[in-house]
Amino acid sequence: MQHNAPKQYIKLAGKTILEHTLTKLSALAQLNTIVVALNENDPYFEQLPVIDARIVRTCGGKERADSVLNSLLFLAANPPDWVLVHDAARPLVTVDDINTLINECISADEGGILASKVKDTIKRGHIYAEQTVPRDDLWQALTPQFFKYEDLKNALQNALASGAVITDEASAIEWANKPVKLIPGRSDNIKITTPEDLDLAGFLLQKQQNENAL
Ligand SMILES: Nc1ccn([C@@H]2O[C@H](COP(=O)(O)OP(=O)(O)OP(=O)(O)O)[C@@H](O)[C@H]2O)c(=O)n1
Ligand SMILES: C[C@](O)(CO)[C@H](O)COP(=O)(O)O
Repeated sequence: MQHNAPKQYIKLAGKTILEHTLTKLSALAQLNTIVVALNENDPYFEQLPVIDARIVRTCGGKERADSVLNSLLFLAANPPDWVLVHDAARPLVTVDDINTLINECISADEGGILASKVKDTIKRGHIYAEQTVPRDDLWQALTPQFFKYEDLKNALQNALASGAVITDEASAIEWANKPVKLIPGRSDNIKITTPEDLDLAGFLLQKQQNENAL
């Protein structure tokens, strides 16, 4: 992000990205605990205003999957039935989408993820386009991703131990041959990854705040 602080602490629409994301999660009354995986030397988090008494910090890991597994193990003494995993870098998620994900998965008794249908033509290649990938059944995986605690903990532990490349919770669940429901979600639930994402995210966050203030 070419920024002087980790991207989750970049301020947009008056708050850090992490505060925006935690504010969305704090609107979910059904969450018992909100675990934030942080770098063990993170000096920024303690300076943030308290958003919710349910928020606790734990140490993240080298990769995203390591952070998620650390967070699951943090809860092992009093495990929940279900766990919702969300990217700090996706502050634009709507509470409505999260509630739809939770309700659909609990009704079906199956885990699932928010996802948005691919809208562009997809090319496979490096310097030149080598293939146009049929996109009728292609989805972009978003977050949150929602699974039964034991299913996700076991799948992550086993998949990581086997050396599988795990970039989202669903890929560990798929590795374990368990179902992943695709729940259509808003395509503006973007992951802030590159500098050009900041202007769009800042505009959309301000728009959300203006609408919520009405
Ligand atoms: N070691 C890591 C890396 C990522 N994440 C989580 O995964 C989300 C999505 O990953 P990404 O945005 O790619 O995080 P980084 O890899 O740290 O960022 P970048 O790709 O911009 O370097 C992050 O917002 C963060 O919540 C994590 O918990 N632990
Ligand atoms: C979890 C995720 O946001 C789903 O698209 C994505 O896999 C995160 O990838 P990253 O490389 O950790 O940003």
